[in-house]
Amino acid sequence: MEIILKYFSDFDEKQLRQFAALEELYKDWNGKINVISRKDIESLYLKHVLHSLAIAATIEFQPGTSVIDIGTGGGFPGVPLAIFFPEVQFHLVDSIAKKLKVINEVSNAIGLTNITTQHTRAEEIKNRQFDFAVSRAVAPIKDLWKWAYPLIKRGNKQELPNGLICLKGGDLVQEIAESSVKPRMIPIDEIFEEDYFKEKYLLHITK
Ligand SMILES: C[S@@+](CC[C@H](N)C(=O)[O-])C[C@H]1O[C@@H](n2cnc3c(N)ncnc32)[C@H](O)[C@@H]1O
Repeated sequence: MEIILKYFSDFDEKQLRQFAALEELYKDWNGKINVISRKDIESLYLKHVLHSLAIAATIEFQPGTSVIDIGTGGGFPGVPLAIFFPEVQFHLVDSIAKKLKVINEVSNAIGLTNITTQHTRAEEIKNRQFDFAVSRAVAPIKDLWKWAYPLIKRGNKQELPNGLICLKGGDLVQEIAESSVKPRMIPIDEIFEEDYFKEKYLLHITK
């Protein structure tokens, strides 16, 4: 938890309680339904919570903004972002229903009211749009963009125009070349100094 406070300090009591409660809740639920690798659960705050908050360090979602998290798994980046931005509405979707159970249990336990979940493949969602899509470790950029594009409204409510923000690692040159988009790429190790973030990037693709 200290690792979060190293970079972000502007939390109220409720948010601090919510972040602090994540460790025990995820350890407990991960024992029943595996959503985080056993070895990573010990570094929950670094590898999952802080990594998710790279998005919060890059964009300040305005109150009333709507965000879909595509392939949220156990709730990353959606759950940490929902704690960080209590006035933003998050819709977390995954194609595996049992993972959403973990999210529903965790968010009920900490009193998160700005999260909804849906068991679906992203490409099957029709007639719904959001200001932003976020995603971590789900699919190649070309697929993610194909799924996210119809789900994003055109617009510009915040400093960054509406679009897809995804967290990705490794050599992305090939992946970008195979897609039709030119993302803005931010190295996360320029935001957070921990070695874990080397070769990890935040990509923003504008609609
Ligand atoms: C490697 S996990 C990452 C989970 C989470 N985003 C994280 O970073 O911890 C990828 C997740 O994407 C989900 N997924 C893959 N393709 C999907 C699709 N087309 N629509 C919705 N979810 C999808 C999988 O079920 C899985 O939970």
